[in-house]
Amino acid sequence: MASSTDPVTNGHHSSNGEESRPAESCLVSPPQSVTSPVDPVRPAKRLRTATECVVVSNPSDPYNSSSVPIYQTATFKQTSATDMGAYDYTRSGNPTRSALETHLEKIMRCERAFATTTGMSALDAILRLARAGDEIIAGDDLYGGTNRLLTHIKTYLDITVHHVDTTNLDAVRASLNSKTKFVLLESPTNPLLKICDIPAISTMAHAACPSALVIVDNTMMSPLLMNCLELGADIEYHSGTKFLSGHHDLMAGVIGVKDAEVAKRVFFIINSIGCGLSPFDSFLLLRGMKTLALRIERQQENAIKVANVVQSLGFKVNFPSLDSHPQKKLHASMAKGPGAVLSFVTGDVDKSIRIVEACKLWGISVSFGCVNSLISMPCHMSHASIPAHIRKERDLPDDLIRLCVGIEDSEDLIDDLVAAITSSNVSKEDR
Ligand SMILES: Cc1ncc(COP(=O)(O)O)c(C=O)c1O
Ligand SMILES: N[C@@H](CCSC[C@H](N)C(=O)O)C(=O)O
Repeated sequence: MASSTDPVTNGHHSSNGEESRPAESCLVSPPQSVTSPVDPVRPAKRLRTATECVVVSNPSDPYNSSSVPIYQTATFKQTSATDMGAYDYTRSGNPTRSALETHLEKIMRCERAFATTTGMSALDAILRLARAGDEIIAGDDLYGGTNRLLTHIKTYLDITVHHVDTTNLDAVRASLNSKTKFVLLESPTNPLLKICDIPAISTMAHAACPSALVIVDNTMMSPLLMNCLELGADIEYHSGTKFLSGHHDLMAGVIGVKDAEVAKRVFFIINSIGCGLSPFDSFLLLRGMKTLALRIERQQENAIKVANVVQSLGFKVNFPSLDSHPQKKLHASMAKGPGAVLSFVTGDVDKSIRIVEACKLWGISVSFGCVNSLISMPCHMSHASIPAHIRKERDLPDDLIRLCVGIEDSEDLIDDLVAAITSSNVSKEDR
């Protein structure tokens, strides 16, 4: 068992919580277990991500359980007063969460992965790597909650945040300097589905400031469609509430880190603030991820059909598989598909409201990535926390409708949407 006096080499954490890698403990497969002799279930060759999602390694389970058990415990008994063992307290580490994190490391192909309570707490933990005087470059089209957290940081901490059009390399270049700590990207962006050149921005950022970290919110793509670390980013994170879990029955965040030293600091922060994912939610997320490939395949196929139909009705549709998308080629060079979220404008806020409210199958709801199809108006819902004048400055249209496509039969989805669009041509008074 690990000794608390030698935490870095043996144990999962010291009393000041500096290191987290558990030694060979129950449920935690050793790194690179693909080739490990201790895990006879796993073949030696590198597997494709869709296969990795299903193969959850659990080599040390005493009963060979097929699914990872839920260690629903806050504390772990120690064998002595001075030896913490692999786990002592669930905030610092828990075997169910470790199994999930080990699984995520394979899927995200990163040095270390962490699971947190929400996507926002994942971003919060990452942003705490910054210190007073640092600068952050972020997009001007980004999730409303991300904008809110960045606004808090720039208002109350001595950290400068530049919101720029991250699809424009010159705009990013102009903001880079020796104080740049993070370049924070979404690609595709939420909700306008704009695309950033992750490799070019990573190269530029590292050249301008070698200690700068490029962070990508990869929630829209999931690790199945895009690997941001392989594209040059340093940290990739997700709202696990979305595609990764897929059923809107849990909240989670996921962080994948490229560099071991940065990962140590991220673990320190997660342990210090206590935002690690609970054992039960870790179990649910592990279960949801097994069907990630199937879900994405079907959701994306449906989304492509829906995008084509909405465009054929004369609307301006934002979706990176469409020929009309200005960065279609760039997106295809980075990702394996367009995903399952699209947005379109109608030219009239009231008409948009009528469409949304006339849908019967598409649920009016925030969030995306769920097996059920959802429809929303970002300016009134997910992005309502961005002040109206800033939304206007950033060209976020009030009449924008966002569609998050699920796994239903595409014909039912299209029938429902087309009926809602047709009925929207009649104003409420004339009905
Ligand atoms: C792109 C994106 N990133 C991060 C988040 C935050 O995730 P969570 O709601 O799990 O905190 C959301 C939505 O909430 C999102 O849409
Ligand atoms: N009231 C919430 C809204 C959450 S939006 C969830 C999701 N990211 C989306 O884009 O739909 C808030 O203010 O955070």
